[in-house]
Amino acid sequence: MAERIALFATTTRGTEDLLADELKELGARRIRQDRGGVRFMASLDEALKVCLWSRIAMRVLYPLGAFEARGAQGLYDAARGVPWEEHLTPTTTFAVDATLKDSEHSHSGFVALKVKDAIVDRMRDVVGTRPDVDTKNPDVSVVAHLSRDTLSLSLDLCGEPLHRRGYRVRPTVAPLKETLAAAILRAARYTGDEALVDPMCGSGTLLIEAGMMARRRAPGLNRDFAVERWPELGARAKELLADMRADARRDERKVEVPLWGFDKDPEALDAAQRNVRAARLSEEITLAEGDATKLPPLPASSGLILTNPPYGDRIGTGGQKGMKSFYYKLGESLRVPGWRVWVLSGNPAFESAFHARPSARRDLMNGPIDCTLLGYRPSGGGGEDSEAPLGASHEPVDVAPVRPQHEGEEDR
Ligand SMILES: C[S@@+](CC[C@H](N)C(=O)[O-])C[C@H]1O[C@@H](n2cnc3c(N)ncnc32)[C@H](O)[C@@H]1O
Repeated sequence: MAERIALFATTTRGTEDLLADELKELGARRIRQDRGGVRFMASLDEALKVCLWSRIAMRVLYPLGAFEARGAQGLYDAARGVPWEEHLTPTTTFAVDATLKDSEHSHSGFVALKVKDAIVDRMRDVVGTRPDVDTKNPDVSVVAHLSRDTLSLSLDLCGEPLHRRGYRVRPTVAPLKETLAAAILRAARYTGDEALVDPMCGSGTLLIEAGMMARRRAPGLNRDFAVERWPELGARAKELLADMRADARRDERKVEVPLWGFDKDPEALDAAQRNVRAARLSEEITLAEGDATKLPPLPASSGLILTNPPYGDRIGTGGQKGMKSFYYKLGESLRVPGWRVWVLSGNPAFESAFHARPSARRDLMNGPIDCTLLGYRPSGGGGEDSEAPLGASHEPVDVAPVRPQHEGEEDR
């Protein structure tokens, strides 16, 4: 790998600017936002730092090139033209992960198979033996993306996507991806130095990500990365990462702020408790059964209430009518003087029912669901102007109660 290489880190759509900021902090250069990711240049140790420390990136890819690939034969020929012998040996295992966009082929599995055949045939011709495929834990993960007739091929430095931090031992009905939770915290300007309450915490993702930020813990500390098994770079990468992990462990710090979570579902709470324990944050995070529409007194005079309420379609709550009434009650409960409120909502009814105007707004994708992240300034006396508008969002407006919507009232 050359001194400084071109890489592409992927992220959830709508969070590219947040990832770009984070990458800048991690030492990346020549950062360029793209759809669904960020291009940047980094040396090997900078790239490894991104793998270990990025909270937002899903994958870190080393692009090998983009090639014209018409039809099944074109696909095979394009993939066969790549010098795979520079990246694989007969004893390295590999796997191909493929995605498609506007393609004549209907199955990503077909694309993966063609690329895999091309790699095997080329290795047999050039090296004399073929490497084995291991779909579970390959040494080298090849990422293929076919958009119309263009095949992009990359190697994934991470292997398992970076949202796999290793703490999710028990999922719930609609958990946030760990990387998306971290992006939301960053959008809300959470730094780990402020009290945080998630009144509908589900499996605890927002709290755990906040806890890791507050401890200054590297999100990738308890996992390994595929690049450590790459034939040429693996030994050097392992050595560099061993030092980075030791430094990260040494530099963790005590959490000085309360992190509280509630959920009304005992099963969700049980999942959160198990995940929090797996993340070694039981001392830092307090969980209790509770109803978000009847919040108890909060543990500080100011802080951040951050939550991801049910959208209605994934968690049954009595249809749209019931949801509006629920959001209205939530709006009353979460307006705690001195506390700013940020909500990720996938239900457009949320904003009108919440009866306060947001000072910040961002559209983003939560998996396949179009969501909006809304930020509200603190209500009451402590109303410091802490929320500036986000990225491409609109001008800030003051939080002012708007006409409350009553149960069953339709949007006009
Ligand atoms: C979309 S999920 C939150 C997922 C969570 N962010 C995670 O990553 O796992 C919404 C959660 O709200 C909880 N919930 C619904 N109504 C509630 C209420 N009135 N009070 C407290 N929790 C509630 C549900 O039990 C569910 O766990």
